[in-house]
Amino acid sequence: MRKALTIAGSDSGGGAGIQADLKTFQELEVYGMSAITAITAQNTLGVQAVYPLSVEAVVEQIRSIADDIGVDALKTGMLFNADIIQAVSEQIILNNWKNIVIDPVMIAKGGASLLQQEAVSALKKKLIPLSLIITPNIPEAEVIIDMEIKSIKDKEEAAKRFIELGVKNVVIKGGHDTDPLETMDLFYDGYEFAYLKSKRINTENTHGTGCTFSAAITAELAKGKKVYDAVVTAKDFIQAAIEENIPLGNGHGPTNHWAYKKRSSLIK
Ligand SMILES: Nc1ncnc2c1ncn2[C@@H]1O[C@H](COP(=O)(O)OP(=O)(O)O)[C@@H](O)[C@H]1O
Ligand SMILES: Cc1ncc(COP(=O)(O)O)c(N)n1
Repeated sequence: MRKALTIAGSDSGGGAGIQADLKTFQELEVYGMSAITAITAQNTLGVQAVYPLSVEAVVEQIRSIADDIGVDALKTGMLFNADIIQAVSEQIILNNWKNIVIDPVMIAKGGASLLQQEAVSALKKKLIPLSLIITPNIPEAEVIIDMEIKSIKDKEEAAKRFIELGVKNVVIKGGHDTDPLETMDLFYDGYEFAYLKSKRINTENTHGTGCTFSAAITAELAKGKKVYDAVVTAKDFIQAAIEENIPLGNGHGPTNHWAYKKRSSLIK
C-alpha cells in the first residue's frame, strides 16, 4: 500500500485543507495520513476562526508517522507561520523525504489569512528548495516571486524564477486567469513548458480546488508516477471534481471528490 501524508490545516467544513486532501488520497487509492498545523472554524462562507497548533504538536505528529509507518509522498498546505515552516523543513531533511509537493496556501477564498506575511521568506529559503514541485495560484506566485502576472509570458517568467529558488518543478495554476472560457495551468520542469488547458466551469463552488489538485499530484507521486504524469492526472481529477461540484451551504461550496473515480468506472 502506498502512503501519502498531508501537513496542513483542518477545515471544519470539509471542503479544503486536511479533509480535502484525505478524501482525494482515498479516491486515488493511497493510504492517507495527516499532521495538522492549525484548526480552522470554516464553512462555505469563509473562515470564522484560526487556532494554530504548537510547533511541538506538529513535529510529534510527523515523528509518529515517520517512526512507524513511513511516507511515499507528502504535501504541505496551510503552514501558518515561520516556526512551523522551519520545523517541517527539518523533518523533511531528517527523514530524507524527496517526493515533496508544496501548495503555498496564503489566503482563503473569503479573504482570511492562512499564512503570516513574515513567513513567506521562510517558505522561500527553507521549504521551497527541498521540494519536488510547487503549485501556486496566481496571487501566491505574485507574492513569492514579487512580480505581477497578467499574461502567459509573465507566467513563464515567474515559473523560471521559481526554479531559481531551488524547486525542481512548478505549476502556476489558472483558476484566477481572466479568460472566461478556459483555465490554463502552466507546468515547467526547468527545461520545457507544458500548457494544461481545460474548459472553465462557470460555478461559485470552488472551495478547496487548490488543496484537491495538489493532493492528487501527491497521491500519484506516492504511486510512483513521474511528476508531469501526476500533474496531468491531477488536472483531470480537479476538472471532474469541479464539474460535479456539490452545492452545499450559502457560499463557495466544495468540489466533488467522487467524480473522477465514478467517471473512470463508467469508462471501463
Ligand atoms: N472554474 C474553473 N473551471 C475549471 N478549472 C478550474 C476552475 N477554477 C479552478 N480550476 C482549476 O483548479 C485548480 C486549482 O486552481 P486555483 O483555483 O487557481 O487554485 P487555488 O484554489 O489555490 O486558488 C487548477 O487546476 C485550476 O485550473
Ligand atoms: C485549512 C485550509 N487550507 C487551505 C485552504 C485554501 O483553500 P483553497 O484550496 O480553496 O485555496 C482553506 N480554505 N482552508
